[in-house]
Amino acid sequence: MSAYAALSVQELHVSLSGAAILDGISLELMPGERLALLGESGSGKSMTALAALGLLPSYAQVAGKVAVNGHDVTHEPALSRPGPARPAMVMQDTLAALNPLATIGYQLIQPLRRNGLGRVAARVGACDLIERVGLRDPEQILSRCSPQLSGGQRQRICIAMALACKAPVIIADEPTSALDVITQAQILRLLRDVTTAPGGPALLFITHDLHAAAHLCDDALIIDGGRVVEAAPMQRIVTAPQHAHTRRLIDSAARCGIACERLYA
Ligand SMILES: Nc1ncnc2c1ncn2[C@@H]1O[C@H](COP(=O)(O)OP(=O)(O)OP(=O)(O)O)[C@@H](O)[C@H]1O
Repeated sequence: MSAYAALSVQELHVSLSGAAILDGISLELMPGERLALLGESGSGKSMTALAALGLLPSYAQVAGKVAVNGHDVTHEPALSRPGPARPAMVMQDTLAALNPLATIGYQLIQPLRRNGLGRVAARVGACDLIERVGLRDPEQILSRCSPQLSGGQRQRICIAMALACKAPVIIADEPTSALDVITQAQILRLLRDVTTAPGGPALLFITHDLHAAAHLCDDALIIDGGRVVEAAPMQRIVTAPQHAHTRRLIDSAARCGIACERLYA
């Protein structure tokens, strides 16, 4: 296991056009760990993800530290980072995440070639990845373009691409919100499986869905107004929330009929 945190964020402050957006966010994820980042709309979840990915607007004022896999990348935009310091992103909108005009094969084989595999080995590797994310008939999938796949199949391909890139950490921003409940459960299980596998990436799981977070993650960070208000094991967040804001999140999930504490009963 790497001695470095897959993702370490320390006292991160981000301002945009003079407005404070993140106010001292800290988190640490070791390889294979799964952390849920929870908070209301506008609390700063996506901004935290963009900082980790190196995708903040160029005019953002940034203080604090972001390190990926031991590399200090606080002021490094995504494309100037070395490969091992690039998190992978799994988004809600898989049609936007994948190039609709290139085959899945092209998009999956490229990162494997960049990681040093020859043409044939990369194709075999792409087929292996497609099977690993639970899709059948890999050759046929390789020949298709993203609009020819279902939403669940596309999300599996996005996870396969994260694995192809050997990303140390996957940042998943509401990855299951656009899917039906059965496919949601399958994708959550897949994210659990790929992060649990030996040498698997860490996962920063950004969501409003407390139930999904409780199923998938070991720990949770609750943010409000760009600040961490509570950080604790997921079980404690659900069964004994300390902060008023966390209690509100749990209560509103309960009002929607989602009794997360049953998961830990
Ligand atoms: N480009 C921008 N310029 C100025 N403010 C921005 C910009 N993008 C986002 N914000 C503000 O930053 C704050 C945090 O936004 P962020 O997108 O991180 O929230 P979020 O928790 O991800 O919300 P949601 O769950 O709705 O996606 C919000 O107040 C938002 O209005």
